[in-house]
Amino acid sequence: MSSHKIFTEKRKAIEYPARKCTTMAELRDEIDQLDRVIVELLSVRQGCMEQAAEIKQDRNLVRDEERVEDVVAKVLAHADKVGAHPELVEMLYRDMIEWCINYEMTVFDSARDGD
Ligand SMILES: C=C(O[C@@H]1C=C(C(=O)O)C=C[C@H]1O)C(=O)O
Repeated sequence: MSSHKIFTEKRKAIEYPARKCTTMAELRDEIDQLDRVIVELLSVRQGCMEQAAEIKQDRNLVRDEERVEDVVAKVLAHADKVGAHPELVEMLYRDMIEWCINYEMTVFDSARDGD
């Protein structure tokens, strides 16, 4: 995994709220830039799952329901603070965490294959 910093192609910082656009082409360019940053952040989060699979020494610890609820509660509190819709955030997070748990399980098993 290569180490890198996240940046946008056309500017250093992401504008918040999004730049006001007057055409769909401009707006889609804005959305495309945000998507690239989101995907990079997902990649960083995915890397954390690889570390978790290494740190955890018991397969039963891969799924930690208490931590799942803690993550969801924290992101919902943050969503409320910044004006993100709670339904969007909760749905995406629950789906993403489920994917992450399965991924972590796969990494956990493949790292210990044949043990
Ligand atoms: C990374 C962890 O493993 C799993 C993945 C989580 C996540 O995607 O945030 C949360 C809980 C765990 O079941 C963890 O335990 O923190």
